[in-house]
Amino acid sequence: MANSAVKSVFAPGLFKSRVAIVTGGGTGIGQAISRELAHLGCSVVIASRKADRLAAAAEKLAVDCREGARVHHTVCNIRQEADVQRLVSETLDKFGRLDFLVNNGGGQFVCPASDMKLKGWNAVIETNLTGTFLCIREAHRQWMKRNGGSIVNIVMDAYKGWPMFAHSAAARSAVENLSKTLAVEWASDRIRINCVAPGIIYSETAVANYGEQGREVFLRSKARVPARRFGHVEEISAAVAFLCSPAAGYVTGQTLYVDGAVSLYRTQFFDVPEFEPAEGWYWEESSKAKL
Ligand SMILES: CCCCC/C=C/C(=O)SCCNC(=O)CCNC(=O)[C@H](O)C(C)(C)COP(=O)(O)OP(=O)(O)OC[C@H]1O[C@@H](n2cnc3c(N)ncnc32)[C@H](O)[C@@H]1OP(=O)(O)O
Ligand SMILES: NC(=O)C1=CN([C@@H]2O[C@H](COP(=O)(O)OP(=O)(O)OC[C@H]3O[C@@H](n4cnc5c(N)ncnc54)[C@H](OP(=O)(O)O)[C@@H]3O)[C@@H](O)[C@H]2O)C=CC1
Repeated sequence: MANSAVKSVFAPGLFKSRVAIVTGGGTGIGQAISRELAHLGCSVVIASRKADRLAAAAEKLAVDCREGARVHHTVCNIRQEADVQRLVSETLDKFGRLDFLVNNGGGQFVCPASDMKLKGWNAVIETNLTGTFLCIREAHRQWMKRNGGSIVNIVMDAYKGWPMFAHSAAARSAVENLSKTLAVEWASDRIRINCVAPGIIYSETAVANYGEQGREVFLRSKARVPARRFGHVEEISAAVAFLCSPAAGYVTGQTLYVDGAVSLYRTQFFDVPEFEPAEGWYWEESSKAKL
């Protein structure tokens, strides 16, 4: 077996005999999560729409497997209920259990809200909210209700909204709220559910998703990050490994921001254009702002 490049800070064998599903596990952040989990002994099922990318990633991932861990890849569009049902049943047939579900598959396109077509809105809501819900529900129905588990949802920093990403910001906030609900509703099933909100994380596929604007938009956003750099995919996978680990055994219903403090700083990647402000409400001319 060739040498794995993974350098996890977590103890070797931490996830020995454990099994994870990572949606979108063939690229970017999802691939890093899959590799770190496999390196820690976890058997991993990666699932997304594009078979070729998945197969290539699974081959690379096999090198990272440790202590009996195995890797499996399967095509799954998380927007399709039947696909998701099969993803979970196939995982159980193959590996006999399901300890971790990482809902990482997702994304969006840049678009002003008023230009957005219903089809585009629905595509993003169905991917990021409904797809995540279907994966969570199916993991619960088929395994976690009786056996417990840890669920991690990759969201984005949508607390203050995100102009040009109205669809995705709405969907991600809904996922955070869903996670809080289920942390309570399923606590007695011994299920923990948390979110990780990445800041601006560099990967080739993430940049490519925005076409010709991608490089420029990413570069422009760097100036708004207090840490003055992009995050690395490994910095997200480490957060996910922590949330799956026993060290996070009392952490549930939370969102962990891994973002170089961007969520505390210039959180809007959008400048309000110049315009003639409204008069506002006042009783007397003397109360009108003079400055
Ligand atoms: C900018 C700084 C960002 C920093 C933070 C980074 C955040 C990240 O999340 S990076 C990760 C990026 N990766 C992805 O987004 C990957 C997944 N994305 C997708 O698969 C698509 O973007 C998707 C969510 C729209 C789903 O794709 P799909 O189901 O294949 O949908 P279609 O391509 O067929 O499009 C359906 C519909 O959506 C509208 N639409 C799509 N692209 C655009 C666009 N660029 N502008 C405006 N509208 C768009 C459109 O209505 C499409 O239908 P048609 O009208 O029939 O084309
Ligand atoms: N990079 C960043 O700065 C940030 C990323 N995020 C989020 O992190 C996650 C990973 O993004 P990142 O790795 O950067 O970008 P990628 O574009 O590399 O990852 C997106 C992944 O989602 C999969 N995916 C998309 N739609 C579906 C679907 N319907 N069914 C199954 N899988 C799907 C894609 O695979 P396929 O095309 O094969 O289906 C792909 O593997 C995404 O949810 C993203 O929005 C959040 C904040 C910031």
